[in-house]
Amino acid sequence: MKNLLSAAQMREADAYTIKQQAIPSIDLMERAAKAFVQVFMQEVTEKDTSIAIVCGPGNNGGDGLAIARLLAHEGYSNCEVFLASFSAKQSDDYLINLARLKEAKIAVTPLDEVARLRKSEATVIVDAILGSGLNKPLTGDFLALATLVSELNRKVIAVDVPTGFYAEGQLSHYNGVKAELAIAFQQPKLNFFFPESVQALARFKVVDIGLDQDFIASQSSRWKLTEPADVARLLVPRKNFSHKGTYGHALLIAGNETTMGAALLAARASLHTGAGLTTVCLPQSGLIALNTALPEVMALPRTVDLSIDVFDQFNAIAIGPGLGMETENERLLEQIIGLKRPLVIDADALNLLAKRQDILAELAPGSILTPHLKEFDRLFGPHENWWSRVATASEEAQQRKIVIVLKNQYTFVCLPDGEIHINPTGNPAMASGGMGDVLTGILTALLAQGYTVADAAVLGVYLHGATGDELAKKRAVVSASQLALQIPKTLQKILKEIK
Ligand SMILES: NC(=O)C1=CN([C@@H]2O[C@H](COP(=O)(O)OP(=O)(O)OC[C@H]3O[C@@H](n4cnc5c(N)ncnc54)[C@H](OP(=O)(O)O)[C@@H]3O)[C@@H](O)[C@H]2O)[C@@H](O)CC1
Ligand SMILES: Nc1ncnc2c1ncn2[C@@H]1O[C@H](COP(=O)(O)OP(=O)(O)O)[C@@H](O)[C@H]1O
Repeated sequence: MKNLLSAAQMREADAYTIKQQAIPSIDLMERAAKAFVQVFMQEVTEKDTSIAIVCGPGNNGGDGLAIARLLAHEGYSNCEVFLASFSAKQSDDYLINLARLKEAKIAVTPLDEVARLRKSEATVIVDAILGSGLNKPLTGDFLALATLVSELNRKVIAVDVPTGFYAEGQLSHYNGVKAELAIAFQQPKLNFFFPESVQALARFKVVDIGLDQDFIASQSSRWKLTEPADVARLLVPRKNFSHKGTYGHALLIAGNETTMGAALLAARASLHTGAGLTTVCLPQSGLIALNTALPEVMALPRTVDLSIDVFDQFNAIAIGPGLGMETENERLLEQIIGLKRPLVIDADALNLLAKRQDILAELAPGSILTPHLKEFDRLFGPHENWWSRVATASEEAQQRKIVIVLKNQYTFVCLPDGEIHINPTGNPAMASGGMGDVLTGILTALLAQGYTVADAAVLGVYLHGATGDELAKKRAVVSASQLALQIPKTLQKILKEIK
């Protein structure tokens, strides 16, 4: 898994690499500019595209100047370079690259007035005004320029980060450049994974600029990005001579009169994620649907005289999808939490816990909560932004010794040891009802098979998103049923990669 570093740690990685590899900073800048240009050429394929490269006074601007020279070298014949030289202080590497540009006889236009940019007919703007050196809010000429770049409504490609975008920390009242794409150096910025980043960029790509990997891995950071190699390492292939008993028995306490589908979806996901046996504890009225739709799955009718002793036989228990908020379900939840066993808690079970904080306090360590934004805020109070929501999730996970899977496009898996694993898979085609029920089924099946709680959470969330990504290659909308059916193919794909 990738150790995601803060901007300050990245500066240290930068300095360490310069020293360790005996590479001057100007050469590192050249590497960064070359890596940017490689991706830029895939994005802007027509060499006669009219391009404006707007460069600030620091190293981000220095990158911009190097990019202008390299684009000219690649045959991009219609580039204009604008210098946003509002500040007297220019970085050394900026000045070297300015001299190199002049040597290459490429003209530059100082933006003594921001409005000069308005006359440019460029269809693509490269934003190299300010990068990760941003250390105060945009004001004055920088703000006017950032506003103009966004208002011109061209395709904006930002170098490293859009001007005005903080790599980490709360993203409130964003007033910087709105980019279509940010081509970031070495690692994605933490804030790319937060929904508020939508104000600043539509998408991002990351290019490797060869910073010292060992140094990056050795830095202490609670932020991790799950990578395909992690999943391949975690996933255990099925064994010779194994049988259904080898892969555990998953129980899903789910479904109600009008939300029986949630139980079926979770059960379908558990079945296809490989639980040896799956049982659904559902109202009697759901039996025909279950037996018809999923003949492999067993039923435990949820009647008033259901004895709590029966739960002993299951290796993993989830409660919540489509459960309903009735008093008898609240009572059942209380009884199950009273067993002091780790549980997967989703949907209505989370909503019941929101009003019964006394039972929430009794939740066994090693449990997994899977809230979406609203469920999370009902449980732990309202949050004004995602940065503070994730901070609360991590604190709660540590204090309660549980895992909190805070769901979104990029789901945050908060572990009891304080690590926060960001999941990179998943896409908007998956934004439809029942998707969370499928995730609950996946997690429960992995726990039943013996994965540790942390591994099940990281692996399950990744699998869910990766399956959605595969399906989204051929369809604009992915349904929860389709996703559940497709899980074995994702598993197979990962297992093939291990061989
Ligand atoms: N390893 C890497 O990641 C590599 C990074 N590289 C590149 O370096 C970039 C970072 O460059 P950088 O440190 O020179 O800062 P940059 O963003 O150009 O800003 C310049 C100066 O502006 C100032 N300033 C700040 N906020 C301001 C504001 N609101 N309004 C006005 N001024 C403001 C502030 O100076 P101050 O005012 O504090 O003196 C700041 O120092 C990075 O994004 C990437 O493109 C690659 O070349 C190589 C490898
Ligand atoms: N835009 C998106 N990108 C990636 N994943 C998404 C997106 N929208 C929803 N999902 C995923 O789908 C699931 C939705 O969960 P939830 O809201 O609980 O669904 P439901 O209650 O309908 O079952 C989460 O795992 C979430 O990460």
